[in-house]
Amino acid sequence: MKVDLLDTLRHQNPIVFNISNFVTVQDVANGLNALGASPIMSEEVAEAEEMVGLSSAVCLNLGAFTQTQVEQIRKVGEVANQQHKPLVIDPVAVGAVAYRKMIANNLLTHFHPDVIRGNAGEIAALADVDWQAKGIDAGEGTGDLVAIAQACAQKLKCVVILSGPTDVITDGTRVVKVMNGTPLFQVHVGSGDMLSSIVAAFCAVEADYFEAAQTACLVFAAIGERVAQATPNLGAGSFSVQLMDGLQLTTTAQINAIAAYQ
Ligand SMILES: Nc1ncnc2c1ncn2[C@@H]1O[C@H](COP(=O)(O)OP(=O)(O)OP(=O)(O)O)[C@@H](O)[C@H]1O
Ligand SMILES: Cc1ncsc1CCO
Ligand SMILES: [Mg+2]
Repeated sequence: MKVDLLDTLRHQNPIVFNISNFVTVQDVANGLNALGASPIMSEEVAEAEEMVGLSSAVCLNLGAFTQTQVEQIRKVGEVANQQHKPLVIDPVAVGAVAYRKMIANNLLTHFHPDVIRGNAGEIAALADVDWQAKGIDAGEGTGDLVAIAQACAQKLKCVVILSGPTDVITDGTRVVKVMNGTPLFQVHVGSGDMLSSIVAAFCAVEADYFEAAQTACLVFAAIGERVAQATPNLGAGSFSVQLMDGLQLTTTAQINAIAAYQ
């Protein structure tokens, strides 16, 4: 695990271009900025080529789109592939809404993502595995999470992160699990969106996207865990504020001290 990539990220301050959703866009921008990357957002298809051109990685969040925005997402994904910029997809709620799954599958015929980051309900849907997703949340299922993540990675030929109490990161063959975290992530809408954009930031500084993805998961989950441990009875509001502080102030040494992965 290359935890030192966090220092590289903070040194390089890579520009990460995000198509976010209107619910969590500020969390995503501030989370990236606090960690040490440089966020930029856009809703205009006409500037797709320039936006991708100035960025070192792209994160496309499928959280809440209009048909016009789907056109923009498709264009940006195509341009990211053409310009060989790392591309991360967050397939929000594709396990709960058939229309979203149809749109996501269609988009994936137009461009190739380097990493897909979703919860169990989302990754199971993309892998065509039976699962009861609940809105934007993972929901319930009985399948083997490692097998589901591997099936999704093999089908879509990319790195897959299946996040949750344990994050599963796989390239279809190799598997790493990150056990750090805190249940407080679940009471803050946007934790997953922040993680996806942070994965893109690590892909900007590490060309091995399997390495970048697992480091991003460890850094984000460990920072959340430290924040939760630092204050007893922490609630949802204070957690989100302290998470921003943690993203800015936590050192690689502090992350290494609690890192739990295999
Ligand atoms: N019960 C838990 N215990 C520890 N960590 C958790 C738990 N649930 C989620 N996490 C962590 O929360 C972060 C976000 O992952 P999650 O799977 O909740 O995303 P998501 O469902 O897409 O969230 P969002 O609702 O924000 O879109 C990850 O770093 C993950 O490790
Ligand atoms: C609540 C919600 N609805 C659409 S996107 C979103 C934020 C989680 O991605
Ligand atoms: Mg999500």
